[in-house]
This record gives sequence, C-alpha cells and structure tokens, in this order.
Amino acid sequence: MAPSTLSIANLTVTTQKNGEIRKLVDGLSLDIASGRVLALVGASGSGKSLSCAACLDVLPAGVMRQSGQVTLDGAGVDFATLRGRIVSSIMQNPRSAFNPVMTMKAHARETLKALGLPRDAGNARLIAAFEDVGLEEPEHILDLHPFEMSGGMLQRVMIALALLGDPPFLFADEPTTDLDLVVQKHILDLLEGVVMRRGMGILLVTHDMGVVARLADDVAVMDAGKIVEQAPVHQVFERPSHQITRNLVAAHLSLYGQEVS
Ligand SMILES: Nc1ncnc2c1ncn2[C@@H]1O[C@H](COP(=O)(O)OP(=O)(O)OP(=O)(O)O)[C@@H](O)[C@H]1O
Repeated sequence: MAPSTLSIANLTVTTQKNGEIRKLVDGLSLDIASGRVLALVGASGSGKSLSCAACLDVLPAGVMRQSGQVTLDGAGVDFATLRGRIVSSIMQNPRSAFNPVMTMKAHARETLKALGLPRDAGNARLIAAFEDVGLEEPEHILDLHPFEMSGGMLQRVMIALALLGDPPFLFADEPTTDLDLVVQKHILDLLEGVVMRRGMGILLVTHDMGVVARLADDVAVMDAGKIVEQAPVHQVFERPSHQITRNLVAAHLSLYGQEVS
C-alpha cells in the first residue's frame, strides 16, 4: 500500500562563507499527507527551494544538509532514496528543464530508464500519463523538441514524466511562475485533478498567495530558513498570526482592494 504521510523533521541546511557556517534552512519540519496540498510560502530567499532540494538530495555544490530525518508513515528512510519512486518533482521554467536538442521521446526514455521500467510497461504508462495531463495525440508530441512546444505544453509533459513512476508524493517548485494567466489556470486545475485522481500528496512551493488560495489545503510559512507559521489554508487567510504571514496575505488582498481583517 502506498505510504500516506511523508514527514521531514529537523532539516537544517548550511553553507560556509569566510570560514563561517550560515544556516540557510534551520530546523524545518513538515508533514505531507496523501490527497492534500501543502503550500510552502515565504519571501524570496527564505529557503523554500533549498528545503526541497535537500529533501531530494540535489543540493547545489557548497550547500550541505547538516541534519534532518525523513520518515514514511513513521518508518525511517534515506533522503537519497526519495527522488523518483517516492517523490517526483516539477519546477518553474519548464523550458530550461528540457534538453533543447532532445525530443520528448528521448526525455521520456531517460525517465523510464531511470525508473527501471521495462519498455512495454513504460510505453503504456507514458501514454496513460500524457492522457492524464490532457496531452492529446501523445505520439505526435513525443516527436517534438522543446522549441516546437509552448511553455504550457512543456509543463504538462514535465508533470506527465513526473507521474511515470506513480510516486505517492510530488514536489512542485513554483510550477506556474513563468506561464501566462490562462495557462497557469490550466496547470493548477491539472495539479488539483491529479491530487484527487491519484491521491498524491503535494508540496507546493510558491510565493503567490493566489495559487495558495486556489490549490492548498494547508500552508507552512517560511522566514529566514525557519517555519514561522503552519495552519489550514482558511485559517491563514482569515487569522494570519505571524507578521510575515500577515504581510503575504495583505499583499494578496490588496490586489482586490481588501485588507486583512
Ligand atoms: N548555491 C548556494 N550557495 C549559497 N547560498 C545559497 C545557494 N543557493 C541559495 N542560497 C541562499 O540560500 C537562501 C535560501 O535560498 P532559496 O533558493 O531556498 O530561497 P527561496 O525561498 O526558494 O527563494 P525564491 O522564492 O526566490 O526561489 C538564500 O539566502 C540564498 O541566497
């Protein structure tokens, strides 16, 4: 049976500058539950992306995970085993995530190979995943290069590839940031549909409270590497308790001429 809760505990990420250790993520703990979307929000530089990268064992050079544990329904697992089968990920700017000289088929083959899926089963899953993300005529799309596709199509392919291993959890780091508003809406609808149909747990990294309002069930707010508030989404919008949360909600409401009550 697929695990239902992925728990990250006491995650600390550091870097060293002029002999001094600097904490970029400081004791972060999060629970990501099946069938729910947890939004990780905070100002630019608060540590959202590095938290995801640390969990997926893909930290940039010079940045290290100093501490942290990860468990699946209470059983300890190694961070190095999360990426792929347990957690897949999608990022912002899908165009930069694809190799410009490779077709979608070549990208899909690489993903299937990394997952160790035999060709027949892999191809069947690929077609199913393309259909799941609303990509019609998969055979045609598989022959295309990134430059022959729109940003929205590329993001759909990235989501389809992320679904290939049928992982129970998905990390989505600013998945709609570089897309126009209409395409953003399609991608958010798609992510919501995927959570419902597949019962996945999603960690959604964003600085856009409109995206949070649209998709999240729960919200964790980061500031300077720490989680400063964690609550169900309605509570965050109706009664934000930390000043950082109040600022984020106020900035969002001001777009509609409203204020935090
Ligand atoms: N490779 C790196 N080496 C050293 N410091 C880094 C590195 N990458 C990021 N940082 C620093 O770590 C902190 C957290 O960065 P991170 O990218 O996680 O923030 P973020 O909340 O995701 O921001 P954004 O919303 O702009 O993507 C920032 O102060 C950033 O400058």
